[in-house]
Amino acid sequence: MVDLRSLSISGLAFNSPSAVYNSHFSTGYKLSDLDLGCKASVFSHLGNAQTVDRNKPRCQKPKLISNKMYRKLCVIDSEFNCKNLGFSKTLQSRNMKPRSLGAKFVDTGCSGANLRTEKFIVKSNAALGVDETVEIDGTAGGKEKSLYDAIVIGSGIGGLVASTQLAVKGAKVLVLEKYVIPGGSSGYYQKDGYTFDVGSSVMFGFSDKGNLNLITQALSAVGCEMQVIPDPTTVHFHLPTNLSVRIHREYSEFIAELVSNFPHEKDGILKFYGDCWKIFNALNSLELKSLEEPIYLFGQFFQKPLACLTLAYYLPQNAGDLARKYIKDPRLLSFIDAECFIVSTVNALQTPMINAAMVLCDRHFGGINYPIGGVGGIAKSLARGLVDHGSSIMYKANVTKIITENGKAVGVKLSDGREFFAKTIVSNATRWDTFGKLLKGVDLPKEEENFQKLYVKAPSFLSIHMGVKAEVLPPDTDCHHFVLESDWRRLEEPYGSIFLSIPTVLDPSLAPDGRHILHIFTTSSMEDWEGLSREEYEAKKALIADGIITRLEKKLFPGLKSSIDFMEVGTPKTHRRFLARDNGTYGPMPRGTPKGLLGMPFNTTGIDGLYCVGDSCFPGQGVIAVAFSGVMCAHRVAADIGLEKKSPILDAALLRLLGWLRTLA
Ligand SMILES: NC(=O)c1ccc[n+]([C@@H]2O[C@H](COP(=O)([O-])OP(=O)(O)OC[C@H]3O[C@@H](n4cnc5c(N)ncnc54)[C@H](O)[C@@H]3O)[C@@H](O)[C@H]2O)c1
Ligand SMILES: CC(C)=CCC/C(C)=C/C=C/C(C)=C/C=C/C(C)=C/C=C/C=C(C)/C=C/C=C(C)/C=C/C=C(\C)CCC=C(C)C
Repeated sequence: MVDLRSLSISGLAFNSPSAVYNSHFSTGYKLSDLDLGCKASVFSHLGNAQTVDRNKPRCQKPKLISNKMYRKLCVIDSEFNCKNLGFSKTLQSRNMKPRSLGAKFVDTGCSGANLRTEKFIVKSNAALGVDETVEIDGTAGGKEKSLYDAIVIGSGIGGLVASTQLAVKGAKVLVLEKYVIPGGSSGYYQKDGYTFDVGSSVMFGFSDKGNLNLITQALSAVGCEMQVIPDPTTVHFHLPTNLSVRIHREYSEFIAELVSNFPHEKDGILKFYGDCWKIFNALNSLELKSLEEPIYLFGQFFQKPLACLTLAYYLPQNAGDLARKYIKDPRLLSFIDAECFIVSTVNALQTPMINAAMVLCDRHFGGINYPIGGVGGIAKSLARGLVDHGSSIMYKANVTKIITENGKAVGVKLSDGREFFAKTIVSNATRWDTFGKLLKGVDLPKEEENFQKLYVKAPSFLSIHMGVKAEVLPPDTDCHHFVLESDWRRLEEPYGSIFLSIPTVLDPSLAPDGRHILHIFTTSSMEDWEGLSREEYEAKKALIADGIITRLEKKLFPGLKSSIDFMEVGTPKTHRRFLARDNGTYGPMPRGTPKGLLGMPFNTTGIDGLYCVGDSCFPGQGVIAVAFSGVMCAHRVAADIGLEKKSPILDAALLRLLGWLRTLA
């Protein structure tokens, strides 16, 4: 085994997602897992895919399947052998798996103007179905003036939504992804028969109702729909003084449970969550597009003045202040802190009210729904949809530089030297990575300085991906848990609170027979992991993981340790490396008390032609939040390249106004 941690990660490429996470999580890097040659792979492409049967259904109609119905389907699948919790593995996909990813592509060439491709090898290599990889045997190099309408750096959900929305509007887009599959934090990896979600398994915005189901809408824009399983309980909170609250899908059930714990605060509870609904209903009544595009924004104010004024009123407010207006009980206020913490990594006083309202209501309105086959399927479907709409995505394509000419972003350079050019560049890397690493020799624009004054990098995570014997879970175990046993003050401390997802409670196909997945995570900072020898690093991982598992064993699952079948531990270093996020950060968090969302930058930047998308843009962290930033970004870019209506005079006025508003934050 060679320790490669000292090597620069720039240009590293991996053979499969299973090799990847695994290689870092458990034993350090294996030489065999790395492809230092750094060829690019293209998930292709451009409408000349001869073997694709376009009539073949790729995805199922989105369907909310009840657990009861799901079990029934399990039974009628002969490969099912329901045990333990009534579920079993594989679900060999006949009934349930999204069928969107099966067709093979053979490209005869690549019409992406700047790719010189001598030879394509069709390669079927990925277990979950990103199996249409076409490798470029690339002597492609050199500098060619292309002409993509947009190059998108990174295929996180933010980047994928921006690129697919642009493709649907008729733009030719090239997505460049450093890793071997799409999705970033919303990707997956597979090991020993388990399919793990890299990040959260709680999907907001993924229902079939209203205007805020942005994930569903993003998929359907490119002709994709996924089957989902409704989660009856968004989160089960296990809090100090044995406060146990389950967030039932049914709003009235949740309120009843909360009121039963705090009967003296019934009125305050109804008022606080009532304000959340006012905001949610206002949001839900709008067509969501770029708030930086004046024709749309003024149009919405004209059509829905009340909704827009409601949102404008709450925009600079934080959830904690509103909670304190209605609620006095410190324990209940701490509960609201925990409610906010799980979506913003900060307490309620620092959580923008609009964001809190969005998640505190969507879980009851559309409900939380889990995509069958795992969260990774969302990104794969979007990537497929992108390709189906004539654009391209290239993996193992590590952008190391954004090229500027006369102060305008015009292209990008990869770690292997190749350069690609486009009318616009969209970065799905964090703003810290974009301005700190990719824009070389360019002064930090004033707007970015302001952003960095207002927002710091949130800590990263320590994550434990585990496979356990199913018997260790009591019957009716919920899918998601949040555990803070004894001291509210530890809520925001590193390793203080524990997040736990057990997606196999909803979708048993993610684990082998008789097994469940436990994905445990807790905040952890990079500083904790630096300067360690390899042995020290491994020992520290084992020690901290053991402490966390012991806590879960005591609080929730006696016998947990002896039931472990598989375990890998990831640290902030893992997140930095595989998600390409500075310090492995979870996203931005306010340095002090923010003025709600007022200080959050949108998608345009101080560099002409350069846009940002993802969680360091309005409205911040969260898969649905970055999906919204993708929708906004695509709209603004489309207007700037002439695919949507635009008024240069109004643009200048609005952008100045928004810039000024941000200075008030
Ligand atoms: N960080 C986590 O652990 C985590 C976990 C679960 C969910 N999430 C959610 O996902 C959100 C993030 O989504 P997002 O869309 O902003 O981004 P993301 O971080 O998920 O994805 C960014 C993608 O860009 C790629 N990339 C970055 N720099 C690159 C470069 N120089 N060249 C090529 N590719 C590059 C990365 O490999 C990654 O695939 C978070 O806010 C969070 O809510 C995060
Ligand atoms: C233009 C101006 C200045 C004013 C005009 C007024 C106006 C029209 C304003 C409009 C505002 C709009 C449209 C705002 C829209 C905001 C949206 C859509 C916000 C969405 C926010 C979504 C968030 C914050 C989602 C967060 C989800 C997260 C982070 C989920 C994480 C989950 C976990 C980590 C899982 C927890 C897991 C366990 C196991 C417990």
